[in-house]
Amino acid sequence: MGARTAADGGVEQAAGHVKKGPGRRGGVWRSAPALIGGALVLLMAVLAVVGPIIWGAAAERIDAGAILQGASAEHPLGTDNLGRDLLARVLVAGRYSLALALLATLIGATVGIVLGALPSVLPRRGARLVTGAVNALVAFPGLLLAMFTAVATGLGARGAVLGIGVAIAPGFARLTQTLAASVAGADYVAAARMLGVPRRRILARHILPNIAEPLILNLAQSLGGALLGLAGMSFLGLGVQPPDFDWGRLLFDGFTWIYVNPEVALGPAAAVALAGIGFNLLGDTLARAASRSSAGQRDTARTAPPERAGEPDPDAVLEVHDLTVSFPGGSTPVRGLSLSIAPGEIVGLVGESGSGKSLTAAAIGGLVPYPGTVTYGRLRLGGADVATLSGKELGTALAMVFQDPMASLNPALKVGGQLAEVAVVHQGASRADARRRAVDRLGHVQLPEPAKQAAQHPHELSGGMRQRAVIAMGLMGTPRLIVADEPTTALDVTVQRQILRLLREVVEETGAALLFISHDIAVVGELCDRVVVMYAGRVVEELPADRLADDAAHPYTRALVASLPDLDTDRGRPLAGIPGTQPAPARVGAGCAFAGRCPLATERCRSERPELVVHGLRQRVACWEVTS
Ligand SMILES: Nc1ncnc2c1ncn2[C@@H]1O[C@H](COP(=O)(O)OP(=O)(O)OP(=O)(O)O)[C@@H](O)[C@H]1O
Repeated sequence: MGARTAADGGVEQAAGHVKKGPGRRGGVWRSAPALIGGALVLLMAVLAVVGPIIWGAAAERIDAGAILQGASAEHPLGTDNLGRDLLARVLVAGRYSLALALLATLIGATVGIVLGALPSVLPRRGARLVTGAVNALVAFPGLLLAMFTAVATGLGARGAVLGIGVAIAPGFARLTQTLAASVAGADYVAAARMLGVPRRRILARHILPNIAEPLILNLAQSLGGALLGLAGMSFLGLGVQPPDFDWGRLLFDGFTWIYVNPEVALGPAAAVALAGIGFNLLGDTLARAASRSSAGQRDTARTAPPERAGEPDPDAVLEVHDLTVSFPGGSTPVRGLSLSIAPGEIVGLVGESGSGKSLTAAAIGGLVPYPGTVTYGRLRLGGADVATLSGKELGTALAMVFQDPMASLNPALKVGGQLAEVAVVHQGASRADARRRAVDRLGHVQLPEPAKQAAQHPHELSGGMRQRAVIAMGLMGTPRLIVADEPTTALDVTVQRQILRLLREVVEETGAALLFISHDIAVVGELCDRVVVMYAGRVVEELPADRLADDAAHPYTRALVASLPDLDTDRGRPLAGIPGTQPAPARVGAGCAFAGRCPLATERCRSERPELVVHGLRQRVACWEVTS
């Protein structure tokens, strides 16, 4: 997870999603550019199908008595040097022009995607070579590249199509490289690499499916460019050759007589312009619709009607019921998670890496990255459905503190300025008041000489000071809930202790609740009032933190507790570990996800999933062996 605070752009982003309703998404397709683009492309498609059938004969009919005539009722766009009707020829040329553009786009896209994907599968040296070549090609003017290729491969339609394909390819390659690089950083790709999955398979299964959508969108936009490029090539005499003709060729033929009969150039020029505009408008609309729908996937979840399973708890600060986060390809890292936190309560969410803790936090803050989908029965902050909260309300009520404080702060801005911005944006405070509050908040988190630190850039502060500044940023509002996702992992042990103490003090002073996410059960046991244990996307146990050592009931919780050293631990022996690994989010079966590693597992555990049920006082457990 990237590190950011709810007070910064992350919340603005989340807020944007809340505001965009399904009605507005439909609006993209009802906008004037979408309607015009759609109508033009539809017209071109119909023309391509019926044009040659209806006007084919008229376009070829030679009339020695009507050579080079101007516009008339019989020939609205005039005639050419063989007396052929130019309007008919323009209408017939649509099919050839569009077919060539489609072919050139497909060639460009295929070559570009292969070039863009190669660095992901090649050894480092080869990858560098391909990337360098793509960079050089991107810097080269497209039309020149097309002309060189066309001349080298032979004049005519084939050369022009190859030329335009080659000119389009570097753009696709660059886009593929950029998209692949962003996906390559995802945890699931890292996990696949660590498991030794071959590079080609990672590319085909993990990378390409996740970048397909923007590539397809680029395809639609490139079609308009290819059409214009091909017309340009034919106009220069490098493209389609007689007796074939496309719109560019008609322009080329008409150009000689343009000073005598200007209308001879009008028809093909208008056709090229209208088709180009149509494809570009449609491509833009598709891109806008896709970006809305990616936000909308989260909207859908956020606006889902509350499922009335169990009554809402009016006293809870945070209520999560049946939260699910999934990604395309059948990966569901969070599965039906329920959790509630009372005011002033510190709840620890613990579990080993990959159990879905960070995604749970991200879902609460509306920060699940695209293309993740979040659904829930209930997700309420301070009694209100988060979907109904404005960006300002969410940013004020929720503070998020992430692992890396450096990534939460903009390195180019002074610390005080960043904090002040939160008050200006969220509370409408004046600059002077916001700065005063920023210094006050920095003092509140015990940053020495807060006025001086406010004037520093983040890199001038130590790691611990930066994390204090991030917590102070969360306190610029009046948070009812602080979500801290591994806030001390990047800090040394002494500073860790200070930050944990600070978080507890902040909770005591402000009455805010704290959801503290960690894989360290020792820290959680020490800091928290209650512990929620996650395994493979589900809560498997919930119990008071002070009962962890004695009352932990789920075999997984017990194994986590047993792995902690205590005073009696024999230091000469390795720490007790939990054999095996957690199943990947896409591979969780029907039964208990822990069954494969559980010493107590029975056939029932492997086939039937135990629900989280009340067990003893203030404890809930999901385990057949414990509860039946
Ligand atoms: N953007 C994403 N796309 C697809 N899968 C993802 C994405 N982000 C996380 N996951 C997968 O979801 C699972 C849970 O991830 P999450 O980051 O919530 O785990 P975690 O419990 O916080 O682990 P850690 O302690 O290592 O941060 C992991 O298997 C991860 O690979």
